Amino acid sequence: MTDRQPSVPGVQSVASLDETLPLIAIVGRPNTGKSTLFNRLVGKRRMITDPTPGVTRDPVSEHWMLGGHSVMLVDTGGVKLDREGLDHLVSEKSLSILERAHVLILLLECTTLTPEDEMLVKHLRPYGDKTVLVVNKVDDYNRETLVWNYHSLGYQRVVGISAAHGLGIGDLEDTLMGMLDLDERFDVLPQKDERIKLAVLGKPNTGKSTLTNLLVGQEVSIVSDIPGTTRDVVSGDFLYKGTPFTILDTAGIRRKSKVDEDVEYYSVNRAIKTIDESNVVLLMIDAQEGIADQDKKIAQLIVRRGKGVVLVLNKIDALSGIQNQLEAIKDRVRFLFPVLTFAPLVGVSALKATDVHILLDTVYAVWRQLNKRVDTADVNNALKRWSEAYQPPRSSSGYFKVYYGTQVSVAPVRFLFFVNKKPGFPEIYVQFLKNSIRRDLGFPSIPIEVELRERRRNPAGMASLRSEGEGEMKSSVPADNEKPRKPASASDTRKAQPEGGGRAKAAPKARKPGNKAAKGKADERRAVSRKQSQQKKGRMEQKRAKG
Ligand SMILES: Nc1nc2c(ncn2[C@@H]2O[C@H](COP(=O)(O)OP(=O)(O)OP(=O)(O)O)[C@@H](O)[C@H]2O)c(=O)[nH]1
Ligand SMILES: Nc1nc2c(ncn2[C@@H]2O[C@H](COP(=O)(O)OP(=O)(O)OP(=O)(O)O)[C@@H](O)[C@H]2O)c(=O)[nH]1
Repeated sequence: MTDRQPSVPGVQSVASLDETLPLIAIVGRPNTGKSTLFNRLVGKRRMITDPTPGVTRDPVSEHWMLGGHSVMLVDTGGVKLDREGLDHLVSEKSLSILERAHVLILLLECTTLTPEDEMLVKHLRPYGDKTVLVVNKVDDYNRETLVWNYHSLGYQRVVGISAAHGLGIGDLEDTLMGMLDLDERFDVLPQKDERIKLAVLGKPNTGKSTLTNLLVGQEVSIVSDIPGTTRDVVSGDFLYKGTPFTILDTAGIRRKSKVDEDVEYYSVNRAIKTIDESNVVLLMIDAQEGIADQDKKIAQLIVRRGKGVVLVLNKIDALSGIQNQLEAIKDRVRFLFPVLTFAPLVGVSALKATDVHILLDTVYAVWRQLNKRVDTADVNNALKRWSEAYQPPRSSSGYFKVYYGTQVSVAPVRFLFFVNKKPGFPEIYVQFLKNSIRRDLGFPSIPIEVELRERRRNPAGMASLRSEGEGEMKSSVPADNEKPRKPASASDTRKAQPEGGGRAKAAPKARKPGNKAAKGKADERRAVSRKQSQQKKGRMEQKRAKG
């Protein structure tokens, strides 16, 4: 347990989700074009609640994608000046926005600078560092020179635009991105109201509470020394590089007895619940103690549920020759827990906040993989390569075949493969598919689930897969009891059967009842061709007789 303040680069503590996005506020006296600029930026018309110029409006806000990053844009609307004094110039709501905004767009008109504007400029002086002065209504070249007059107001950033005609908007966006340091933020954020949920599991005293408190910036986790104490999972929120995280700490939940060292050290049910509520699990290991056998149980629970897992080797500050030890522990993990070979391992010191940002970058990368989708066409192109490189082993009843694959879910990442025979399908080949998916399709660090489904004669699922353009895969896979062969040639592909399975065989089609019309036509065609060849034969005989 520690009372140190957060000192992980990129980590911010948060009180509510509203605070998670960068906030840009447009401020200006009435009629400068705030609504026009707001609509231009967010790309839609919004309702103007009071069309009378100068009437105080409530602030309006919208999500806006700025250079691929989600930000919040606010038209303060409510900044109204009167001549009485500066203190009551701004409504309460607007004042709080001015305080909270990461960037202020102070909007003026290029043609007129009124005393009201000057008062506003003076009032916003304390926010100078986060303000960009935007001079609006620069509709043509002649008006561009007017912008220079505004440099005398002392702002470091001055941009001329025409909100009505969309001029200078690119320059404004570049300026805003620079001011917000957006390149330091993650590109893809969880959906609105969604967070990356981290569960921290591990033996007592590995430092789970220390890490949780470090990230959340306050003591949310209390270590209880009372034997037999079982507490609920505690949680806290924080932001890392602009992305909201929730951390669930299971500290102390499995300490049934401090006296008995052998007692099972976690409540499996509680652990399962916490794992289920999370996207990524941190499995904490005390670097001085190494891995405990029981970590294996929890690892299996995590993998079985398709969650991301990062192994955290804590207390590296207490190690000497860290790198060597990290490598030794990695080797040991791979040896003892083959189920976790894909899981990243990060060494940190929760106490000293060392390399915790690397841990969070790793968590984010794992989360991205958990939410990644691969096109069915890409799966099947890869499957073609894999089956060329390594065919499923033969069994007594013939060769196993994999026809098609498709990704059926994210988080957990699950793939479905259609095979000719499911019973006895070699586990080693399923493992091969999992490893190949990880290696070639961009999921190097997460568990992959593979489901096999036996192909029926005309399964609806197959039809829909084929309609997505995967018809080619079928010709690369050998038919039942057929020897493995080279990849299909173009002519093989043309011969492919509609069933989508093995190579086309010229097997006669079973005649179906109700096919009489087709049969009649075929008979007719045969009769015509017989007649034609008889006529030809006759003509030949006549020629010969003449000759
Ligand atoms: N010529 C020109 N007119 C503009 C431009 N941008 C806005 N306007 C006009 O300026 C007037 C005021 O625009 P609004 O966007 O309603 O201004 P506002 O600051 O939201 O005004 P309030 O709602 O009173 O606070 C409208 O008639 C707009 O058409 C511009 O770039 N060029
Ligand atoms: N040297 C060192 N000590 C640490 C580090 N992290 C935690 N500790 C110490 O390890 C002890 C246990 O830390 P906690 O955070 O309470 O561990 P926990 O896993 O939450 O423990 P339980 O609540 O019992 O499950 C405390 O004395 C911490 O100060 C670290 O990075 N380095």
